[in-house]
Amino acid sequence: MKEVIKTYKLSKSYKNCNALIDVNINVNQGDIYGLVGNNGAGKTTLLKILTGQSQLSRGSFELFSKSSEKDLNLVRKRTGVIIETPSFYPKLTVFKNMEYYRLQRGIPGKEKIDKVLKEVGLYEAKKKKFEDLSLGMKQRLGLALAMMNEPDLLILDEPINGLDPSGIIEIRNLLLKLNKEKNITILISSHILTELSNIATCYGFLNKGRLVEELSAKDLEKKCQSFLEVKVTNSKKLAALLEQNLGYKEFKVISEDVIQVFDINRSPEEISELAISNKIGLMALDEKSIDLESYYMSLMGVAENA
Ligand SMILES: Nc1ncnc2c1ncn2[C@@H]1O[C@H](COP(=O)(O)OP(=O)(O)OP(=O)(O)O)[C@@H](O)[C@H]1O
Repeated sequence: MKEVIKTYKLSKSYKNCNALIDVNINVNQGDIYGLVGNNGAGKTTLLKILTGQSQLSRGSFELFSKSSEKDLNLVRKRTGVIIETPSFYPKLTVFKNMEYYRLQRGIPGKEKIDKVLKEVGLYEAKKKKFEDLSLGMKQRLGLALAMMNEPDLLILDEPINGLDPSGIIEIRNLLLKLNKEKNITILISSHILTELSNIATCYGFLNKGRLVEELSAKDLEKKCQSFLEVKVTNSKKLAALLEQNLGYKEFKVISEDVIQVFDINRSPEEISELAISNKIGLMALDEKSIDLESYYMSLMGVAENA
């Protein structure tokens, strides 16, 4: 798998705060990587360093396996960025705004504008003034701008922020399309995990400048699924029996008296019979689950107390 972004103990200190502390993230080709963290967690700082808008204090990073300043400048040409909302001219049309930026950035080929407006679904609105667009359309115009240099990587800082539910769906679908059809790798930040949960293929959780967890969407889903929590007098003995007698594979011994069972085919009756017939005292058996937001809160809470 090709690595697109890799950071090594990336750190950034300002006068009065450490915005990033030893951050190691790994983004591979084709990923939609959700960078999630509360306000002030360090998301924008990280994205600004990757895009060359800010300098790191310690550590290093690679973009498309390149790390020298000269190479980074070259590979950044393959990157589309939205960090602060680009300032468009309210009285100019969608097309004219795009043309202004195309010329300013020295991108050849006027026909690129129509192409990219079609890709983000704004072609029909190309004669509309910017001030008459919905917020979702304005965000899509920002994306069109980021797409103008036909990037392999998009770096987007909170592009969903402030959108209404239908605007969120529009942007999500668009990002999914760009990722699937054009194989564009996407690094996208948000302070709301559930906003990314329908599109991200992997996540990095930032809290107070530290990466507290990096995991795939599949692993996050597993962590958030429902499970049976069994309280018994001897959890290790029950664990061995679950495996040998019932063929369960997905369980976790939490402590001397607690096991969590994740197997899809788990049966509370089967487990209680197994415990009783093997003289293991059964104290409790509860179906539990954790949703995405609770998982996120627990992750942030754990990190806060660390
Ligand atoms: N130019 C700066 N000078 C001093 N401190 C800064 C500067 N930029 C950011 N910070 C601090 O660095 C920390 C991380 O900020 P950053 O903007 O990266 O967080 P964020 O996760 O993007 O938050 P938000 O979601 O609010 O944008 C914060 O404590 C912030 O106050």
